[in-house]
Amino acid sequence: MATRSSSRARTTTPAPPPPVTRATRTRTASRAPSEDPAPVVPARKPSGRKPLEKRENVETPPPRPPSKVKGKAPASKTSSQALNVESERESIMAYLRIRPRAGEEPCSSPYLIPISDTAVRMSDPNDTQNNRAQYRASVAQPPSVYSFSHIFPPNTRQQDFFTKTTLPLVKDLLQGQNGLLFTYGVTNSGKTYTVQGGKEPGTAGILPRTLDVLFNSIDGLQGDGKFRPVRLYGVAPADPTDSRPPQISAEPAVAQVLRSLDDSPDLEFEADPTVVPVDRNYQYTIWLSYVEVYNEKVYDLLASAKDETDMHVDPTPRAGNSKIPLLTRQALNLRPSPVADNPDSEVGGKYISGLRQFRVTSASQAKSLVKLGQLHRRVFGTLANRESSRSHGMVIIKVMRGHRGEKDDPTSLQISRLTLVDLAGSERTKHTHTTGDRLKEAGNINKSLMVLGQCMEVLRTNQRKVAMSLAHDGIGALGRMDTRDVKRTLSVVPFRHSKLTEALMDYFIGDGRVVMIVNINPYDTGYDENSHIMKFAALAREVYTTPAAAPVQKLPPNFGPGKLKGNRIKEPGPLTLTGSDIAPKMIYKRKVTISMGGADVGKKPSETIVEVVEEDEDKAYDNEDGDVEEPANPLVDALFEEIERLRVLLYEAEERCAVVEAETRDEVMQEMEERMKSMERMYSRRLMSEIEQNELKTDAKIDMLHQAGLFTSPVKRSATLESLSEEEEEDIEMSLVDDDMVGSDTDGPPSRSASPLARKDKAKTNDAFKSMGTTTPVKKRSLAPMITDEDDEELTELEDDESERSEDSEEADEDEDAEMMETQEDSDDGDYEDQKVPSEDEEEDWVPTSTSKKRTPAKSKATQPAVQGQTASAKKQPRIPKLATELNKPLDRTEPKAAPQAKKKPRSSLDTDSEDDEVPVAPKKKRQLAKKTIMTVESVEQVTWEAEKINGQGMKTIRRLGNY
Ligand SMILES: Nc1ncnc2c1ncn2[C@@H]1O[C@H](COP(=O)(O)OP(=O)(O)OP(=O)(O)O)[C@@H](O)[C@H]1O
Repeated sequence: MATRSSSRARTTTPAPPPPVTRATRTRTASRAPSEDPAPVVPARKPSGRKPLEKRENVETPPPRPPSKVKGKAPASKTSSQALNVESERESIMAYLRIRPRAGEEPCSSPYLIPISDTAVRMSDPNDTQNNRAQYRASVAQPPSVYSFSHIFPPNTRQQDFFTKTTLPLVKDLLQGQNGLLFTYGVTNSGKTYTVQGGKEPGTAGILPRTLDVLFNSIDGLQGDGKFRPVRLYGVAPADPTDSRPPQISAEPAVAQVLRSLDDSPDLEFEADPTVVPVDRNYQYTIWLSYVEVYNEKVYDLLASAKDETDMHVDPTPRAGNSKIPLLTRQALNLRPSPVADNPDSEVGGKYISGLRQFRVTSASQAKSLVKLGQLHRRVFGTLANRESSRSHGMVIIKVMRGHRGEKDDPTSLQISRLTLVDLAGSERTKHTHTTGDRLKEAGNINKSLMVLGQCMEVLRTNQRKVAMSLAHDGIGALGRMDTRDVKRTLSVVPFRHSKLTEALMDYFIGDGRVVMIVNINPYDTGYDENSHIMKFAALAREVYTTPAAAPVQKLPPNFGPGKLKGNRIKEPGPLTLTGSDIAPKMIYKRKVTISMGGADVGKKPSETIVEVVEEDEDKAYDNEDGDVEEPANPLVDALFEEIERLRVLLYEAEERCAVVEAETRDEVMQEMEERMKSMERMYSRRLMSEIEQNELKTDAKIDMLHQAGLFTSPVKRSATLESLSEEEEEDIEMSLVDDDMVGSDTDGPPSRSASPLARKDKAKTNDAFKSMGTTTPVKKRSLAPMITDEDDEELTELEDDESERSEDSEEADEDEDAEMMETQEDSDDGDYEDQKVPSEDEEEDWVPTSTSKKRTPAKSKATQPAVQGQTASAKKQPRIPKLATELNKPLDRTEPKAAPQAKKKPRSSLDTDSEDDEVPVAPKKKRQLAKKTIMTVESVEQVTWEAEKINGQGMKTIRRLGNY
């Protein structure tokens, strides 16, 4: 089936026939009505016969509609002929019939609205404003506009519909031209109503009206029936049984069933009175056949149903109640039409071999035959549930006409055909959850409809290629292509892929006019199916057929004893195996429950069960039409069968895949939605917990600041806060993190803590800091990052390195050290003097920051073993007491104001140490220490210093320093 996008893509090809896209279809819509109603009279083949009567009664042929193919002037005779053929082509007529609303339809408003006589707008009923909000904009389909040859609104009368759509075909038929009309639509869209009609008076469909018009028109011109039509175009001597209408059934049981099924009203009184003018120089005979294509098999609906209940040799084992009538029927073969029947045609169609056809002499006789065919269709199950036809019904009407002056000459006869097809509705397997036999039926219906669409698409593509080649009129690469070359590029139209298309192929590739009726129920729930059908109609309107007269017999038929024989002689070759030699004939058996009576027909409702046996086609070459065919190659046939089987499997698999895909998409969407929701919940929980943690931290921070006395009074607080830089605030936050880390360290395995202080007992530290009158966390935070395990390791390494250094390098290092110290002191901005000197109680815990760091490597530099041992023991022992001891030594701290002198103080202090220990300061150690966040520590020490000052501790220290 062509998609809209594919048809759009194709329309870019500069083919001579104007490409019909959806947009152009809408534009051309207004022109269509003027083109459609005028019937086209086929080109008559010249006849040398003299007219017996004046032709006044013959309808004046209307002017041929303007050519839809605009070719250039022919360059040669061949191309001129080709262009003439091209110019006689016309597109398939597509009519839309909208069904009126019945009470049961769920939709309140139709999703299809006619916007003119030829255009209709279709919008998805699911695509409401509400839905649009739910889904992405790209998913929402815009309303589609489709155009048709004509659109019939719901209130159209059957008579008007017939006159506009079918009457031109009836006229063609009587003038020797073939025609095909088929109805296409989903189940319950009104196809059967259109073809057969309703039960109320005046609602007869196009089939009974066609029969009425035919017999009205040939009244007094009926032939004597010496000859009968065979195959597509052949002629054979008549058989006495041809004009003997079939009995309803020879078997009483079956006849009873069939008669009780006959609940259709007698519509004789409402015969269509239309008469079309015909050429009265001819005499006419009318023949009728009725076929159904069910489950990819062709069955004759006018072959009498045989009851094999009492047969001695029952071909099929009977189970259960043997009194159930057993009906059998056999599928018919489709065979290629012999070339001799239509030698002028390059392409031959296929005919249904063994199909019975009856000569009908009146409309009522023809209607009763149709009724019998309907009964057979019901009794064999394809109309058993009365709700839906599950087979394609084809009524074939043949008109054989011969010149009255040469009525005994079979070579003067011309046979034209009109086939009216009531296609089965496309079943919605997904919606109805069909299984078993119903699923198979639905699959076959959909398959044949799909193949019909594929054939249309390939035909359109091929026709465009041919038209393009004809449009080129030049030399060389751009010149006109040779016809043979063009033919080689054409694709094979897949008529063989379905029995339906195989039976109808000659209408598409031969001469004839095709009319398509699209039935639609705009209140139906199957929007998707209906939109597919609309696309199919759009595609069909781009396919061209060639209306021309059916051939007149030219060669005298080869009459055999009682039967017409073809021009070929049967020559069985070495490989002439019959089909049954390759594969045994298949027999299908099923039970059918037939409902009869009911309130609508005024009879008591009842049910009958029949057993139906369907046999495969007989592969024998000879048939009752007297046709002798070339022996088929059984291997080729078997391969084709296999291809068909695989194709059906593929189709079923694709259908299943489509269903699975749709379901998977739904599931994935739901899962995604759930995941998104759970993620949303998780993130909101996480956000809330983070907010809570932040609040707790803030509270803790405030508590600590309270403990530190920073919030004791507004004055103090402001003074303290002013002194806190932004960086310091960050440090305070970091201290909280450090707190956590220190706390967690205590739970872990014994290892070196992050700082010397961290190894200390927390309580003890707190006590010490409390006694210092400052905040524990501030001290911890300020000290913890200063000396870490890494520092220790580095220091140890450096000690080893330094011990190996030469005297010269020591001097150089000293200089460098001094420089570094100065730099450091400068960067400290004289805060070194502000370092708090611990009280005596605090001495043990107090670790001066930069001083302690500087002093440790100084010790390691001691050249005397005693000093080395001391350094080693210092590494093992907690460093703090030692450092605190050293801190107890008088520091030259006076006032913070004495910044210039204070710059030298660390040096002097170190000098003092170095004097004691005689160890120079390791420059690398200092460099390493300089990398640490001394600024932060110093700043916090400054805060501490200020806090002490505020708390009076500073005064105490100052006093003590004053004593020194
Ligand atoms: N134009 C119409 N006017 C009045 N009633 C209609 C019309 N078209 C269809 N109906 C009614 O709608 C119902 C279904 O129509 P119909 O049986 O023709 O559908 P269908 O397409 O042939 O279905 P299926 O494919 O299943 O055979 C019938 O009762 C028929 O009488």
